[in-house]
This record gives sequence, structure tokens and C-alpha cells, in this order.
Amino acid sequence: MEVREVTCRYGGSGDEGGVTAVDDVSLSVPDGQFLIVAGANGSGKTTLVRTFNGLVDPDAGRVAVNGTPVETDLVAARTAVGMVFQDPRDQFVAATVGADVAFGPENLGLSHAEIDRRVEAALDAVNMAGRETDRIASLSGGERERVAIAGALAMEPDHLVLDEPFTGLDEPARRSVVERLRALRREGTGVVVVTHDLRDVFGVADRVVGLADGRVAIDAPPAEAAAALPGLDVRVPEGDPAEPRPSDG
Ligand SMILES: Nc1ncnc2c1ncn2[C@@H]1O[C@H](COP(=O)(O)OP(=O)(O)OP(=O)(O)O)[C@@H](O)[C@H]1O
Repeated sequence: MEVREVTCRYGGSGDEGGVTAVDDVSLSVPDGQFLIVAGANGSGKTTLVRTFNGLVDPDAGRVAVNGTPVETDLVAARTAVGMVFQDPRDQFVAATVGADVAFGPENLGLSHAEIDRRVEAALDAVNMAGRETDRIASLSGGERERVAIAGALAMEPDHLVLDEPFTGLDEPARRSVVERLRALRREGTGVVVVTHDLRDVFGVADRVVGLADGRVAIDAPPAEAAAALPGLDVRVPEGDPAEPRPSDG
């Protein structure tokens, strides 16, 4: 994914009382890289990642996925870039877990056998194996988050973008999701995680992009970024980030 000099505004220009959420950002996300987008509330993280598949249309600049500008082929961008939203309620389309996770693969026109394989693998990856017939309305917040992640995994996208994916997850679920993200990266899928809290993904990431007021304040490997990140008001792990945290038991 390539982001070139992208600016996104809400509500007109600054003079008109509008907000510049993303301000002249350039960023390359090579295939298979694991990137963290960090930064304080309102620094532009969500707006920036939503340009990756055309959910937000930049006011200036260009975004390309696999060499194709997003605005010229939205379907290609949305197939290549899977997105898990901050509030999973925004993305459910079916009443049951299995039907919801199957929805995307069905739209790709895959065979029943392939759809079943993907649904099973995706639910397994988020510790929800065998829960196909559960009603989404009956799930806890953490379970809903995991179903939303499974829905994106089942699309087997080239890049997976997750906006604050750990909110509301208990420790086993967080570990399961992080393990799956690690595996995806090993398999060559690009992973972008938007987060305030770097603890879970710090040891996995190749790179941390820190935003401040819509601009890239730092773009560096995790160890280097950690030194600069306190100024960005994000929580970073103490000690060796690759080591388990004390709370891991
Ligand atoms: N739909 C919208 N309409 C108007 N302003 C918006 C809208 N979405 C975001 N903004 C503003 O744009 C700026 C960047 O918001 P954005 O949600 O991209 O930041 P963020 O870093 O993801 O924040 P958070 O961590 O709180 O989710 C903020 O000032 C926010 O208030």
C-alpha cells in the first residue's frame, strides 16, 4: 500500500472551522509488513487507515494498493485490504456467526467447500470454533470483536487493517488474535494495527508509525519508536517487548 501526500479534512478548510484529520501524510506499507499506527486520541489514525480501501476519500494526495489507485478500482482495493472496524457493530450483516463470516467469501463467488473451509479456519483462529449457529445478538462484546476479525480473515486479504482490535478482549482472546496476526505476517499478509496500547503487538511489529495532529511524528522500528512515543501519549511495554508480561502468568 502506498500513501502519497494525503490530506483529509472534515467540514471544510480550517478557516471555515473544519478539521484537518490527516495532514500531508506519505507512507509505504510493503507486502507482508506488520505496521502499528499509534498516536493520541484524535491524531488521525482511523481516518488515515480508512483511506487504504476508499472508505475515506482524501481531499489531496493518492493512495494505491498493489499498484492500483484506490479511487480507480474500489472493488480491487476492498478485496485486497480487509478492514476490522473500531466498533464491530458497524460491520455485521447477518444474524448468526457462521452466516456473517461466510458473507464476504460468498460474495467472492467461491465454492461451498471453500467457503466452509474459510469460515472454519477463521473462527478457529479467533477461538470461536464451532460457534457458527450462535446468534450475534447473544454474544459478548469481546466475542463480537472476534467474529468481526474472523469475517475479515475469511476474505484472506493481501493486507489486514485492524482498528483498536484489542478493546474488550480478555487475555486468552488477545493472545489468540496476536498469534493469528503473527502467523498471517509469516504467511506474507500485510498487517496494520491501529492502537493506543502497543503491549500486545510491540514484539511482532516491523515498524511503528506515530501520528500527532494528523502528521507522521515518527516512522521507525519499534525499539527506536519507543524512545519517541511517550510524547505521543501511548502506552508502551516495559522491558523487553518480546518477553511475556508479568500478567501473562
Ligand atoms: N466524521 C467526522 N466528522 C468530523 N470530524 C471528524 C470525523 N471523524 C474524525 N473527525 C475528527 O478528525 C480528527 C481525527 O480523528 P480520527 O478518528 O481519525 O483520529 P484517531 O486518532 O483515530 O482517534 P481515536 O483514537 O479517538 O479513534 C479528530 O479531530 C476528529 O474529531
